[in-house]
Amino acid sequence: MLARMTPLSLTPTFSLLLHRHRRLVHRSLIDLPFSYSSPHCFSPKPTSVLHFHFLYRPPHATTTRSSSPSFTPVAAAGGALLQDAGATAAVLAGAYCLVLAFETLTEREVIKQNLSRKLVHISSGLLFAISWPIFRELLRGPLYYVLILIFCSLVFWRESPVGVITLAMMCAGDGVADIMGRRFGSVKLPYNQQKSWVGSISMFIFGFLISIGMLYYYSALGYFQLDWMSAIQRVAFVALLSTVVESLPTTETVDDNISVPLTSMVAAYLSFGF
Ligand SMILES: C/C(=C\COP(=O)(O)O)CCC[C@H](C)CCC[C@H](C)CCCC(C)C
Ligand SMILES: Nc1ccn([C@@H]2O[C@H](COP(=O)(O)OP(=O)(O)O)[C@@H](O)[C@H]2O)c(=O)n1
Repeated sequence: MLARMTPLSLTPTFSLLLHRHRRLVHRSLIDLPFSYSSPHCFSPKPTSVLHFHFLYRPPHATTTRSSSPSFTPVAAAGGALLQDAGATAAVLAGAYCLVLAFETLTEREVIKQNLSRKLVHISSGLLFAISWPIFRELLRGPLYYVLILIFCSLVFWRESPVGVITLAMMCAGDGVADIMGRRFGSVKLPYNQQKSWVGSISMFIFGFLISIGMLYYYSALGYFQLDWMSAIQRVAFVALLSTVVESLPTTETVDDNISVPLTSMVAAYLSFGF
């Protein structure tokens, strides 16, 4: 499968470039789990965005274009790769020049650190926004996934069971449903021929178990205390509701990475409170 780059796939690399600049201006960073300074952040080489091809979900085999005699999937993928690779290279080069320019100006004391930081504040986001038209497509699934991670970090940071349960359901539950369903899901759900009993049962079991594991981890660290008998029942309720929502037929506009975590969030909030 060939790579497709989107503005989203550039974000981590761009962040790394900004990190160079931010080290210089000595300002504290937002305490997100995927902060600029995280050792677990993305690859340090700008070219490594080419390795993010796992983010691309291949289109369904039946497309109208494929009926054209001059169209071959390999040629289409090659053209697409060239366009996105060119766009990626252009944005990375622009980002690198931008950060380097402000770093140099600050080092040479042409402008002050605070002004430099604000100029990067203004120009980096605008450069990113200006680049959107040169890409072909926004990968919505990964984008929603990252937005939910950010939302849970901001709203349910560590001391609420809601955030960790939501993420356990979206990441482990929904993810394992796909793997198990594709592998063993020959018996489909009566109301959705795209999904299977094995997928949905796996989602329930893994979503439930990983949620319990996460709750145990956070309670062992002292972030919250739980009455385990009641917590297990509540998590089972959240897992069941999320599994049912995940199993429903979806449309282009309703993505599992939104519907599942929103359901889990509301159910967990109603069960556990904030
Ligand atoms: C492919 C992804 C979601 C979409 O799935 P699908 O339902 O459409 O099949 C996952 C996208 C992952 C994302 C690009 C990267 C997330 C990075 C993460 C926040 C970093 C965690 C750092 C940690 C400390 C290791
Ligand atoms: N409950 C489920 C969920 C997914 N699956 C399998 O996983 C595949 C992808 O599921 P999906 O459409 O939810 O994929 P994403 O939108 O999560 O990427 C389906 O086509 C099924 O083969 C399943 O069998 N049962």
